Amino acid sequence: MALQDIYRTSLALHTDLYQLTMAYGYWRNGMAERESVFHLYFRKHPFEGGYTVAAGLEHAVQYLQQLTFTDDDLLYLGSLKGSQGQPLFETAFLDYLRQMEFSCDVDAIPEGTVVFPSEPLIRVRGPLLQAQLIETPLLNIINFETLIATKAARIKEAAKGDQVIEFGMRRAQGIDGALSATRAAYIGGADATSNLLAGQLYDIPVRGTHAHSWVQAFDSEEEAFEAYGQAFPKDTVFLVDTYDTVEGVKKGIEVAKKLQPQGFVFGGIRLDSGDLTYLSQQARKLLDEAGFAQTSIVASNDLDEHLITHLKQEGAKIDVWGIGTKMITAYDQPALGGVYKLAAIKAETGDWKYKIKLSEQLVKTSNPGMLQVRRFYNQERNLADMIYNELEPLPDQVQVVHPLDSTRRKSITSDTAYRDLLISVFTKGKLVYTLPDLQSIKSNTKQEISRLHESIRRYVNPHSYPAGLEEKLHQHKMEMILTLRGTK
Ligand SMILES: Nc1ncnc2c1ncn2[C@@H]1O[C@H](COP(=O)(O)OP(=O)(O)OP(=O)(O)O)[C@@H](O)[C@H]1O
Ligand SMILES: O=P(O)(O)OC[C@H]1O[C@H](OP(=O)(O)OP(=O)(O)O)[C@H](O)[C@@H]1O
Ligand SMILES: O=C(O)c1cccnc1
Repeated sequence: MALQDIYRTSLALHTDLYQLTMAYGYWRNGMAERESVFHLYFRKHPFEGGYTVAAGLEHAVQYLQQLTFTDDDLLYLGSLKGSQGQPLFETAFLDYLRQMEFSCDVDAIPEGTVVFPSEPLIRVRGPLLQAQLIETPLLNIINFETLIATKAARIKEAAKGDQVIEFGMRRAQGIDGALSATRAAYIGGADATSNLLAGQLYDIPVRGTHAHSWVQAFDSEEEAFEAYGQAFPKDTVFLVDTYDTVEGVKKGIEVAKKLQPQGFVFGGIRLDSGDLTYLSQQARKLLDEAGFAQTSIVASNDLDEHLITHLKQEGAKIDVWGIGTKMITAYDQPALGGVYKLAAIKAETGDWKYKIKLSEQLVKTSNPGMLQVRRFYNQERNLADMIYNELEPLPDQVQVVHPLDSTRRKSITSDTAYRDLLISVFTKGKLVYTLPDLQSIKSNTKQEISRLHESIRRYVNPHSYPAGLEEKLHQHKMEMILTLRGTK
């Protein structure tokens, strides 16, 4: 299901005003059709982590496929006025937008791939006006979904094989903050969600327990459990902490024993407050003693990868993790700072002119060219990633230069296996990529993360994976920086 089907309207105006004012400017200057190359990338892993999981491409594709200005969109743009009351856009420009058909080449790294700073997740090549216009929505989609997929991957990693259920909708940032995030969380590692719309639209398994209000609605906890158990006799989970957790577990056990002759299956209990280590140990003991060794213990309450790790180290007996706020909002880092930068433009002569955006900080200076990412690997591991310029020939023996410290280099022998990560998604505006189904994206993530060394996956001071610039690209970038600073 496409985003437009959910919102039931065109998303062409889902962008910043300045994209349209620049578009108008390019059109007036005869630059609208100038061929250009832009890259979407981030500069730093979120959560102080050592890797990032790419996500959001499917929604980006859907947005691009339907990029047309409707009559209503154009009417609105035509109604916009400048400070002197003059129309912002002239009619001939609006007519240009009316007939505009998306005609860029788009290359992208598939969802579920692990990615590193400065690597283009999306590369757009095509008419300047179009390639510029799509900056904001692409960033809006990719930044958010990549962030949440990465958070979910970290949480799943901490859970060490236990089930993780995403419970975040109520604390998410608005409707799409729940829907897109649920899909991204599933890509990253969540096993199921409580979000029914996401279940319906994306075929994500849905799961849940019950709320405290269910227990409060009855005169006693026993009555509440019995009524729920009768309504759902298979795999029922009782929330046991409404009044007193240990007493709640005991009552759950009594009700389960009472309903057992009717074929009741005691699926689990959920703990949602208090000391989760102590209470899960107590609950496990009581359940085991009562013959419910198979009954799971679900825990929720503001959990994230760090708390899960602590609870496991403390010896908590938790089998299933219900994670809401901290996953769905990427609580400790609510935005990924991905950017979209112009890297090359064709001169009137037909030659490419490379472009960079300078910054005081090297990490913020963009990379020139039409970039591709080459991943070198052996049977077990990914070895290094190299960003290179596809418009220039590569030497036989390549060197990867650390993006921030050019004295750190890695030579790659010419027999090393590799694959290029950016693949063709649109050619001249035509979709040429078959969007993978969500299950294969999810298993891709798992496989990708398993190929990273543990030191890169840890939460505290992770090792940095060798990802850098191909030596000639690095040299070219340095020359451009020196020229632009007037020191060459
Ligand atoms: N053993 C533990 N070690 C570390 N953190 C824990 C442990 N047990 C629970 N926590 C976490 O501590 C935080 C506070 O939990 P606690 O239940 O004390 O407060 P609360 O959420 O205000 O409780 P309530 O829901 O009853 O108001 C939660 O994020 C919870 O996940
Ligand atoms: O803690 P999170 O990771 O954000 O997970 C979602 C939370 O939402 C629910 O609490 P809430 O108090 O809203 O309702 P409840 O009565 O179902 O507990 C649930 O019990 C979790 O604690
Ligand atoms: O099903 C649950 O237990 C649930 C759903 C949403 C939020 N918290 C818990």
